[in-house]
Amino acid sequence: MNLQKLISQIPLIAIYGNENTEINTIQFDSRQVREGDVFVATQGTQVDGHTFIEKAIEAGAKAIVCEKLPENLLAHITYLHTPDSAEALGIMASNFYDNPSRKLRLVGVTGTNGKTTNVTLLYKLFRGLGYRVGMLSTVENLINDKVLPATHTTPDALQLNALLAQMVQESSQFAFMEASSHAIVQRRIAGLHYTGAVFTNISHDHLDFHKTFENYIKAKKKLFDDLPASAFALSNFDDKRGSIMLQNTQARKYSFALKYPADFKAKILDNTLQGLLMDFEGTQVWCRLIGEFNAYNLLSVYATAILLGEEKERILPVLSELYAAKGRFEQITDKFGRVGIVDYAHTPDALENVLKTIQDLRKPHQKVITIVGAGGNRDATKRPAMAQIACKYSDSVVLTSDNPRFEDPIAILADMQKGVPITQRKKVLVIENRKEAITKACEMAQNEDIILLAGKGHETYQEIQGVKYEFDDKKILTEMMNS
Ligand SMILES: CC(=O)N[C@H]1[C@@H](OP(=O)(O)OP(=O)(O)OC[C@H]2O[C@@H](n3ccc(=O)[nH]c3=O)[C@H](O)[C@@H]2O)O[C@H](CO)[C@@H](O)[C@@H]1O[C@H](C)C(=O)N[C@@H](C)C(=O)N[C@H](CCC(=O)O)C(=O)O
Ligand SMILES: Nc1ncnc2c1ncn2[C@@H]1O[C@H](COP(=O)(O)OP(=O)(O)OP(=O)(O)O)[C@@H](O)[C@H]1O
Ligand SMILES: N[C@H](CCC[C@H](N)C(=O)O)C(=O)O
Ligand SMILES: [Mg+2]
Repeated sequence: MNLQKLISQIPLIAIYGNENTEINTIQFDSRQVREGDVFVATQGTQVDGHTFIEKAIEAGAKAIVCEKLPENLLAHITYLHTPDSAEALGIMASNFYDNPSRKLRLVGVTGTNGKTTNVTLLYKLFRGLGYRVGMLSTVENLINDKVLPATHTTPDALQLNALLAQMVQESSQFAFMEASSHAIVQRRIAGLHYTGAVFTNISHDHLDFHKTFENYIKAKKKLFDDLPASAFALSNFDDKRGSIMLQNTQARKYSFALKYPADFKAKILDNTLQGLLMDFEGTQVWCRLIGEFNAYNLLSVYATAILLGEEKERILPVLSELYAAKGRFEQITDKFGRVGIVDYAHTPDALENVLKTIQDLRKPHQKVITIVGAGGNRDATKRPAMAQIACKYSDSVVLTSDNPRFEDPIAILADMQKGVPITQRKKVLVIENRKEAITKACEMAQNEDIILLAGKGHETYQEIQGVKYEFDDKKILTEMMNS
């Protein structure tokens, strides 16, 4: 591809060397560079990509995109000096794949919780309505029912645009993607053309990366700030920060809410462990998802479909048939009538929502046993908060490991225990090994009791010291409940 075409629209300070040259492909990792590539040096969280410019040239890079120019510029190399390499990378990735997001109706969903649920429901809804559709999510990427594995909630700019290009090639009309706050800040999504964006909610998470809650809010807001005037911006107005998201956008602004006034409203008529009976603007619909938090997800999905031009009469029958995404409030029952629930609640807010739902919907004699951990090398402030919430809404709690990564699992558990009120200590067990923790909870559970296994949802591994060991919460809980 011609370099001049590739760099169209990127922020530039200056160009040194020949920009009218053919390049092979784009790389942001020097270890992947081959003859004729352009290497984009970005400031990372671990290392500064600029320190690998020389290595990239040795490996054959003929052009370099960077924020800091090397001292000695080589005559046969083209240097593109940019104020923002990550932004440049996103735009170049989009150009490289011929701007696939412009050939799709692309909707981005952001928020602390509910992104995967929203994009999964949107994907299934639009498939059910007869369209060809793509989806990018934490659980998996899908193109017209073909499953492609996902490594991130939002892939890096090159993979992201390659996937969108594949969707275009396979004649998809719609694409629904999660926009994580990391991806927004790291500009993985720069250069994308959105038809619409959705805000689900915001609560404490990822402060290891964003440092302050204000920065985290700003990260989510940037998705809306950057929308074109042709797009729609849909926000949850029951969330305290819902209106902030829409403050500076040029897009058409819409709100949804169950409680406050909003453009799209719905009511919960009945809330049970089998599903929700909801009223969408005068029409009653039975839905298979559980809990008030899912009523929000169903409402935002409904509103998004309307904003994409679908009719209520076509949307609601399909919506009513949909199940939750993998590992989101998945229920298992055994011969004793005990209920196991596997859920991906890995933030204090999500855990509180799920446990409140269980408390509201359980029968008085059903005890609640919660098994929960907190991830290593992730926001440590959520650890005591999650333990405290688990205690508040459960009869017994088993604290255990959830992807300790490079941290000491015992130290993570000690952080969690700091959140256990003295008066509640008696109901808490600490069992580091997750399988043993599940076994113990199953031993404790009496007839019809409820076991909530939180935090890992669809994940099929336990990540310890950089190694992902096979571990499937649903499989193990099912085995233990039936043994
Ligand atoms: C913290 C974070 O987001 N890290 C992501 C980031 O890596 P980084 O900034 O740490 O990279 P780095 O190691 O410092 O390297 C900087 C640059 O030098 C380059 N390099 C490095 C070494 C070398 O020899 N040569 C070289 O050129 C690297 O390729 C990189 O371009 O950019 C990488 C490439 O895109 C990502 O793979 C990586 O995701 C890591 C693995 C990760 O775990 N990310 C999580 C936290 C994440 O992104 N999660 C969100 C979801 C969060 C949510 O729940 O909302 C997601 O979207 O998945
Ligand atoms: N609208 C919501 N409000 C609050 N909590 C929710 C909502 N939807 C889902 N949850 C809770 O959050 C958990 C994660 O849901 P989901 O996977 O849809 O979120 P996510 O935003 O994609 O998470 P991630 O940031 O890890 O990608 C669920 O298992 C449930 O406990
Ligand atoms: N996308 C989230 C997922 C967390 C899931 C939980 N199981 C953990 O490992 O902390 C993250 O990467 O922070
Ligand atoms: Mg997700």
